[in-house]
Amino acid sequence: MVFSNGENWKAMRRFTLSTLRDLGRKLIENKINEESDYLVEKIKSIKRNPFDAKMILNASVANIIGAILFGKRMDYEDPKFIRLACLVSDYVRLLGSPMVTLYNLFPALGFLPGSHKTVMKLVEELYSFIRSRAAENQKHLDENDQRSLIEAFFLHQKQVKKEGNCVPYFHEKNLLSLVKSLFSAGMETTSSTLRWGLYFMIKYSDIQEKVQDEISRVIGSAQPHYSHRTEMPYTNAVVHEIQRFADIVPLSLPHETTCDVNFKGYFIPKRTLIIPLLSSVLRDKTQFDNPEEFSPNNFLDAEGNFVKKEAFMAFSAGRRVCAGETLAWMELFIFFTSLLQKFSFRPPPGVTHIDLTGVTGLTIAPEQNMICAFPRT
Ligand code: HEM
Repeated sequence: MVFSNGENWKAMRRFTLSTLRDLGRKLIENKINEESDYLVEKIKSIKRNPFDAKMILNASVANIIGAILFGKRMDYEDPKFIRLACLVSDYVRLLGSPMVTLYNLFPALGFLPGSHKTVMKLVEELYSFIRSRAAENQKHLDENDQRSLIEAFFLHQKQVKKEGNCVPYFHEKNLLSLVKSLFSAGMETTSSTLRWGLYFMIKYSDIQEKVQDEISRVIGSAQPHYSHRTEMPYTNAVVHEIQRFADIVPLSLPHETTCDVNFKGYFIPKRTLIIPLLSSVLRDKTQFDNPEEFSPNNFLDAEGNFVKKEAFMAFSAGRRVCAGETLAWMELFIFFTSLLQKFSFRPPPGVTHIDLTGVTGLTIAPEQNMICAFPRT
């Protein structure tokens, strides 16, 4: 869906949004809660030793989108799952590489060596994983108990055929491409944002403490729920600020005008490539008091109430706005509050500096840092 357009894009987007709606917010929230328990246990088992949060967070987030797509979570230690998370992460990183960009602009250069060839190999491996999962889902297809997006796809296919119509968009090629798009768009973005969040909390330990105070006051030791955010203006502001400041998709995705456009005195012909600069709004000094600083006050008024900002466009805007925005918000809020409820995050002993350099791919992920998690009593 991510790189398609026209009627094919419409059919796949409509299907995705309605399937996510049918699975239900409550069920998805339960999966996130269940996964955050696994995540907490995994971090506890590291026993205050330094660790790299990348693989662990990738696995937790991959398990949410994986459960939605395939119907079940996978074990963190399962070698197939570890390979899947690594290959999606490499795929998203390489999609933003100069050679892949060059190849997309000039496909005739495809014969040259470079990362575009690696991307194609990764896609083939991902497709073969999806094919084997789809075959399992097809074996257990039950009209009355639809447990995953893949099953919903097959049931839709069956229904349309039964009605005697042809199925122009619900074929294997689209299934593979849709599942690949959702898995990669759904894993790397949310996992990198959470990692940025932990690093910012380590760097700004006073902000970490304020979030923990609010968690203790509002949630105590109970299970965090997405609905808690309305009573937690400070934490809500911090989660927004993490996204604004990390700015993980600064160029959004490329768009194209479908007709001639006159915009603010400029003529833009039909079929012009448009690259929306989300950074330009996320760092706009007319919209945020401290755009160049990490400051939750960018989303708080003088009384400490949460303030929604129109310029907050981390998920882009318009008809192609992120299709996973609601899911991402639930994941970010629940994982973040669950982690800070149970742990205080600090740099390893003797380390004073946390590297906040971004690594450029299709998204901006943080540089890898070792961190320590101390259980809160
Ligand atoms: C912090 C997390 C996330 C951020 C910051 C983010 C951001 C974005 C952005 C900027 C776009 C481009 C929109 C455009 O073209 O104008 C996008 C598209 C998309 N995102 Fe997300 N995303 C996140 C999480 C997710 C998740 C969890 C999913 C999983 C379902 C997802 C699925 C998609 C899809 C399918 C598209 C393409 C939509 C279309 O072209 O119609 N995203 N996202």
